[in-house]
Amino acid sequence: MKDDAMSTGELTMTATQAGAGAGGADDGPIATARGLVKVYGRGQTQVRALDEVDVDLGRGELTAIMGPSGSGKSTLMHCLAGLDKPTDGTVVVDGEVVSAMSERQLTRLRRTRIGFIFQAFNLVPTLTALENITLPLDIARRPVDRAYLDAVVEAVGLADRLTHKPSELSGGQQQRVACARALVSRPSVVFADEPTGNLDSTSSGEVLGFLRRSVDELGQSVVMVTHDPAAASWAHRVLFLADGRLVGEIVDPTQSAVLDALGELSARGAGRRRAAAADAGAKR
Ligand SMILES: Nc1ncnc2c1ncn2[C@@H]1O[C@H](COP(=O)(O)OP(=O)(O)OP(=O)(O)O)[C@@H](O)[C@H]1O
Repeated sequence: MKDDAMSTGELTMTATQAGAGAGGADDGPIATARGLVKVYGRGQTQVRALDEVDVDLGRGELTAIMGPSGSGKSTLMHCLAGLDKPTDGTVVVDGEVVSAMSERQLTRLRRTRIGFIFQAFNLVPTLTALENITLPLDIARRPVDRAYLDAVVEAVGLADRLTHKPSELSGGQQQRVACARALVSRPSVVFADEPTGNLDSTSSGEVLGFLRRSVDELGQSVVMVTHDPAAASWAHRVLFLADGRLVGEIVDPTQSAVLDALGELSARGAGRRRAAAADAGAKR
């Protein structure tokens, strides 16, 4: 564990830094962004949500994305996952150039190559836990790999809850069903947006433990946006965004190292806002 591993200043991460996953030809990062720009709106209301982001996300790693509110975390994840189109730059997921895809290709990519976990569990209330887990495969008319399903159900600790409806499960159990659903189709990468945002600390630990095991034991690659330093400490690597730029990372994070890094970012932001206010005052 490294308490002092926060790299400050602008970063350009390389494939060798990030690619700690499986061996052979699949040794490269699971997802990369180069020169990623996302601009919302125009004129005076224009927001540059992502400002030339270069990043490699490790294959077979759990990566957390953190940063102050409005720093561009969700925008980055949505652009990486093909949910949003970048204004400029390139996104590649598992060898496929996502940023060049048509809407139809993006729909296919999201259905077949990417798993999603959201803060709201988004389970179908009328289906059992098992039916919810296999739903993406059923919709895609793909066969269920029984052995892998069993491995996922075992890892998520839901074997005795499979016939229950979501309303008969705790929040943590529901989110574990959502995790199993994201994993059962063996996606190239799972994107999780605040997966523990609605959970108490015990349930959060169960979900994060599962996400980490899905990486360590099932070889999955997971990218998670979180505000919670405790959640981020489960990751192999934490990336920090500020004002749409990647400004630092911690490898093998501890909760206290993440807290320190967030404190530093917040102090930097306050300093910048003071300087901008003084600048604006001087011009008046
Ligand atoms: N659809 C949109 N239209 C206009 N501006 C947007 C849109 N989505 C995001 N933004 C703006 O882009 C910037 C980055 O937003 P984003 O949601 O990516 O930040 P975030 O770091 O995920 O924030 P939070 O932690 O509060 O969820 C913010 O200034 C936000 O207001």
